[in-house]
Amino acid sequence: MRGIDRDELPEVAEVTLTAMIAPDLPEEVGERLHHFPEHHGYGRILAATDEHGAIVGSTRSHAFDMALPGGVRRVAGVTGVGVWPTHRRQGVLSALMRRQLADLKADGEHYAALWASESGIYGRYGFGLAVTETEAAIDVHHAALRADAPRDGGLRVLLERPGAARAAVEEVFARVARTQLGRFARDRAWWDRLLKDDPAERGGKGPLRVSVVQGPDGPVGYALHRAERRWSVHGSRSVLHVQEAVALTPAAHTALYEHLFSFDLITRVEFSWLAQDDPLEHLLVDHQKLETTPVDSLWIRLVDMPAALSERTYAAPFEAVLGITDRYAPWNAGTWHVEGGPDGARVETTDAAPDVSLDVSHLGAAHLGQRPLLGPLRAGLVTEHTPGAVARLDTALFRPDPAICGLIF
Ligand SMILES: CC(=O)SCCNC(=O)CCNC(=O)[C@H](O)C(C)(C)COP(=O)(O)OP(=O)(O)OC[C@H]1O[C@@H](n2cnc3c(N)ncnc32)[C@H](O)[C@@H]1OP(=O)(O)O
Repeated sequence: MRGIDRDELPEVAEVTLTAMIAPDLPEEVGERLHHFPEHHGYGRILAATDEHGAIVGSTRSHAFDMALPGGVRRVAGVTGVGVWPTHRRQGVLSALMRRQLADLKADGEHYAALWASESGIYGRYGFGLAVTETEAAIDVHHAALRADAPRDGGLRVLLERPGAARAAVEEVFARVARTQLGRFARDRAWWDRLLKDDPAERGGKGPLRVSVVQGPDGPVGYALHRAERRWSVHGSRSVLHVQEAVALTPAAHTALYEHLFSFDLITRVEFSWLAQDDPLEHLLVDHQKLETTPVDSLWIRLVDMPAALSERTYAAPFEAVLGITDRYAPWNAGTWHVEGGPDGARVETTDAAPDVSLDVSHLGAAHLGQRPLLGPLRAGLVTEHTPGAVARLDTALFRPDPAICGLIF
């Protein structure tokens, strides 16, 4: 396991692109290959080599500022995980994960997060599925919003190209990135990447457009979308694919959605990522017509469990002794006394008998307050020694606002 230098990136990409069944060779990806490392450095990329020195596996991480319960925190966004097909199931990924977690701990990082290609991989490494988002679609003929939806005549919607809308989009997003759990702040490199609209990456859809909701004092919402032209003998069946819809006020939500449902020739609007509490469902006259599918989003890993628990805030005061197992970050394993409340928690090792025994992955899953420990308790994966202890923990961990990341990294 070792770091890489700039010249080795194509060799790493040969492994990761092949692993992810990508349609391109590294040399065909061009400048995109180096985009994030050039902005953020090559230091967070790890490679595994075989006995001949060939790179056979890799992992890397972004350094994010992510909104978590308790505030915006540094989070390692793990990505680019892949192992060369002939070297699989020989422990390469396990070795990479062990090393990556140790590096993150040494660098003082408390959390890691990722989007998983398969849900069977990361639990063993101490990650837990923490966020579920919603994929949604609606036939525009059933997309009328309620008569009492808040409408503000002072708002207008502009339809623009990404370049023209960029300042407004960045301004609006910066507001939600600080407050909406699971969002991470996007720097220049992220916006360059997201708004680039490379024709090679449109996947058969049209160019990226941005709808911006303007209020008297500036932008209050936006949506990033692409139209996909589809014709049949019965006329247009074209689809508007909404990659992201963000609004800062109820009236901005109404204006944005009514606009997205108003394009002639578009018969269906599909949303890639909505938070589970997105206002759309409430605004529709006939919400049953909104086809929704829950989709796995962020997996969270408490890299430094005591630090992560102590800087989280809780919905209610609680006290518990937790018996933690952690195969890949052994510094977290042991018995911990946790006493917390709305201002944070004190976390100390103890010799007391645990109230609850659990793997660190379950704490990661519960950390954003969306997936209670009651689920793994009922499945027999978490053990409760003191009756009611898990319910008290769940009450303390609860968050009323479901998280959304909204962007696969
Ligand atoms: C955040 C991201 O980047 S997500 C992208 C992840 N990458 C991919 O999906 C690309 C395709 N897959 C791969 O490249 C590889 O199969 C990897 C990276 C998933 C696994 O690499 P390997 O080196 O084979 O894993 P390794 O040998 O260390 O396996 C460790 C354990 O995980 C298990 N495992 C590995 N891959 C999978 C899988 N896809 N599904 C379920 N279990 C798996 C192994 O059986 C083994 O189990 P054990 O600990 O009980 O013995």
